[in-house]
Amino acid sequence: MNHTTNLESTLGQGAVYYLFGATGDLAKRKLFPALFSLYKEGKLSENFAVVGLARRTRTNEQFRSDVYESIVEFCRYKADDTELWNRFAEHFEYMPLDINNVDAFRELGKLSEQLDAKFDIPGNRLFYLALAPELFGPVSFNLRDGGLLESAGWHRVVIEKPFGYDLESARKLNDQIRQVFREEEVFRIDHYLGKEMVQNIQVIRFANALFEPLWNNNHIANVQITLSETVGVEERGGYYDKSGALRDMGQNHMLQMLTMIAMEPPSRLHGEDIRDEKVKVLRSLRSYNSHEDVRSNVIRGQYSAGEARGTQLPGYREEDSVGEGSNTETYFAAKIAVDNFRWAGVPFYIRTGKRLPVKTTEVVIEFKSMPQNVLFAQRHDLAPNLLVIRVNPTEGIYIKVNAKTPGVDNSVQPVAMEFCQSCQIGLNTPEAYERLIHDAVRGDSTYFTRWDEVAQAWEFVDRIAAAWRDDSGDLKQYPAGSWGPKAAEELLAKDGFHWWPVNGQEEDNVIWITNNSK
Ligand SMILES: NC(=O)C1=CN([C@@H]2O[C@H](COP(=O)(O)OP(=O)(O)OC[C@H]3O[C@@H](n4cnc5c(N)ncnc54)[C@H](OP(=O)(O)O)[C@@H]3O)[C@@H](O)[C@H]2O)C=CC1
Ligand SMILES: O=C1O[C@H](COP(=O)(O)O)[C@@H](O)[C@H](O)[C@H]1O
Repeated sequence: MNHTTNLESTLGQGAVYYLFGATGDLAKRKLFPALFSLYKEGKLSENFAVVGLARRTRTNEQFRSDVYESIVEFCRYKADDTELWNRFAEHFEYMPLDINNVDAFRELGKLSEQLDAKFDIPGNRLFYLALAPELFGPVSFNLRDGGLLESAGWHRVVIEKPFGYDLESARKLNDQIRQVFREEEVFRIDHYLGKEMVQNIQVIRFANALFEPLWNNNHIANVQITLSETVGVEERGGYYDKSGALRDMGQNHMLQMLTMIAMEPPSRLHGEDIRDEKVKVLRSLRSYNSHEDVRSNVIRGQYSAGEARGTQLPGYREEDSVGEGSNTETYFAAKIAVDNFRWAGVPFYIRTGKRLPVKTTEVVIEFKSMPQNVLFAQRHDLAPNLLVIRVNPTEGIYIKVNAKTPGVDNSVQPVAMEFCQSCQIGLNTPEAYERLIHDAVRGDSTYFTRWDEVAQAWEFVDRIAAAWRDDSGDLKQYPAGSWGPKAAEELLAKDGFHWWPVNGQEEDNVIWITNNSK
């Protein structure tokens, strides 16, 4: 049997999904809608049950009504088909449970047996931990001690981020989880890996003769990854103030995207082969070896009061649950070197921030310029070719080339040729959580992070965090609604580059050829 058939047949057998943290924000906004979408698309068989778990008392009816409301509000499909909704809802149960009470887990074991019998499930169990990280260890121990791992089928645990606060805490967390689950049973979520265009990076790279031969330091001048957000910290000030942009976005989403761009072609498209290649990239990242090194290569900022789209916005330090004199960064930009033969000499610039002017995630591959002293370059200021991968919210790619301006004066103009995937496919693109839950049930961990990746990423990030901890003098304020500290522009200017405009701020002189009819 081949790999795919194996995975699909696992899916067909069904499973019980245990949603720890079922009364929380993530369950409401992402997990219930993802399950409904999978059901509507026929990707869950009828052999499944979902048990919602949290301390709060809810009846099954109340819980189902919570799920219904979440789907109506957040799902790309609406629960407007009564028959479908009723069938779906029958699979949902709620049980009040405190993670620290092992007896409650024994009760859960009894409920699980009833559900296995009712839905003809062969003991497969998926434990989704939508919980604060300090509960990951206790819940794992009680799943084991409460007998939940003794059923006949497979057992898998899906773990939300943040996976630790630094390498040391991540290691402790991992040790606890691994006392109970084997590595192949642990699915560490990085929802960026579930995004359509992040997964598409491999296809763009490895399925195009146009790009693959050029994907190296002979042809690429630099790579830029931008993950900008317009939102502030919203209701998550308590969490964010301890985390900051570096841990919240840098250690996970940004480094993961960097590995997808920089990795060598895997020998096979199997999860382990892909993750082997990704971890090699993380090992090749040049560590900052002094505080001075961090200062010259990493810029951090914090938003102050400002204005966006006519609305006055408070500064970070005025947000709920944020310390008055907090030095937590809400923005960072870094220049990263990947020290291997493919990438030596090619800077990777990454930046992320809250309260920036647009919400967008984009990867720009800037190709080396044409020789400046021959042919057209003698008479024209030729722009470099770009390949831009738009991840979010617009999904698609464009390439920017130089072409003759139509007419008689022989001038040259940049032309951007865009395939806007989301304009064409629109809302039908599955949400990241939908894909990732689907993959976890199929036992496919390709788009989940393996422990060695997580550890390596923490090792890189910890050096930055250590420099920042010892000296906050370089924290720059930037007005909410602006593009962050000026120093982030200078970071590229020193190397003769600049940040390319991202979604919504395209340059005037470019001719667009696009399938986006808007
Ligand atoms: N919300 C989001 O958008 C994102 C969240 N995450 C991560 O997902 C996880 C959950 O986040 P979120 O849903 O926002 O958090 P919430 O605070 O909204 O929910 C936490 C959940 O945990 C339950 N809980 C807390 N203590 C216990 C306990 N002792 N026993 C049983 N249940 C308990 C709470 O229910 P009750 O009080 O009823 O017990 C609640 O259902 C976190 O690790 C977070 O970092 C990651 C990315 C995005
Ligand atoms: O993990 C996180 O991601 C979100 C951004 O995700 P996106 O899919 O909306 O781009 C970010 O707002 C949040 O702070 C962070 O924890």
